[in-house]
Amino acid sequence: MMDWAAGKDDPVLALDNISVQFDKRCVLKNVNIRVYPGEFIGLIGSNGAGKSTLLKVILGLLSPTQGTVQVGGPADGKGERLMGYVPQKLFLAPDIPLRGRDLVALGLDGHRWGIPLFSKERKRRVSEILEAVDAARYADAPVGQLSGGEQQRLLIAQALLTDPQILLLDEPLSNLDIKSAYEVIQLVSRIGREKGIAVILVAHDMNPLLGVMDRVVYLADGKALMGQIPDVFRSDVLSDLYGYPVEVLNVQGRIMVVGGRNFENNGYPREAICCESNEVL
Ligand SMILES: Nc1ncnc2c1ncn2[C@@H]1O[C@H](COP(=O)(O)OP(=O)(O)OP(=O)(O)O)[C@@H](O)[C@H]1O
Repeated sequence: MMDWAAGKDDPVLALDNISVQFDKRCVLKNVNIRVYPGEFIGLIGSNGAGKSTLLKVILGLLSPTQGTVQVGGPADGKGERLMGYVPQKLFLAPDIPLRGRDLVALGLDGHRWGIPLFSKERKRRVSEILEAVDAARYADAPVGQLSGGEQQRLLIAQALLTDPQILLLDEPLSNLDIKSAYEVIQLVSRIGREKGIAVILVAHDMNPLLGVMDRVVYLADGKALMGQIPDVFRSDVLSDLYGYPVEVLNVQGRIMVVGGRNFENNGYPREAICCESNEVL
């Protein structure tokens, strides 16, 4: 794991005082996050904690009610081109006339209509990235007939095609079995470190990420805590974040947060005033 605290590098992503309010409800409250090149960040939180909302803000798809987002350093205003995004789910009909390599190539010009044109250079880049994610052997199969894990690798390849500085993955493990989830985590971690790409991976359960995460961003009730795992996953720290007692248990190497939901409000985060700031540990 990298020594992020030593961080000589400038952050590739800086979120300052981000708040998001829908109607009267504050979903994110004064969130501050710095992400450095090559870091692996787990973005963890229960249902409705605000993970997708935070991703949308980072991607520039949602304007925060307050705060600023800076991607790629102060002088580099290229925004979304510096980010690769792997969506939560891919719904593909089994008979869709798209091969694995066509899906990957959409990463280059998916914003244009139609199947991408294949120049020599494009073909080379697509083949190279297919090798990097170990998906070359099924690159010519119809994507709709591939397994969830195989489709996930193709989506990761697609997101990596433009050499992003940041790779954002929205719950990439939710539809995978344990072995496929492990392989996807190892793959993303290896590529992130080799290429110096900062990875932000959204998950409900951080246990599969314990061996690879440099830092965690833990969201609860719209507030965020960012730090290394032993600093964040402490009963006193998380009780403070939730505003009521929760226990952090270590059960045979798995970390569990018990009692960290507000069930009195149907499981939704409590309403709160956008005035609290998150702590970067
Ligand atoms: N456009 C919107 N208008 C109103 N409320 C919204 C909107 N988008 C999200 N919300 C609410 O904000 C809260 C956070 O939603 P978000 O999707 O970010 O949570 P999440 O942590 O990604 O949840 P999950 O793990 O279930 O996907 C939810 O209560 C959701 O209903």
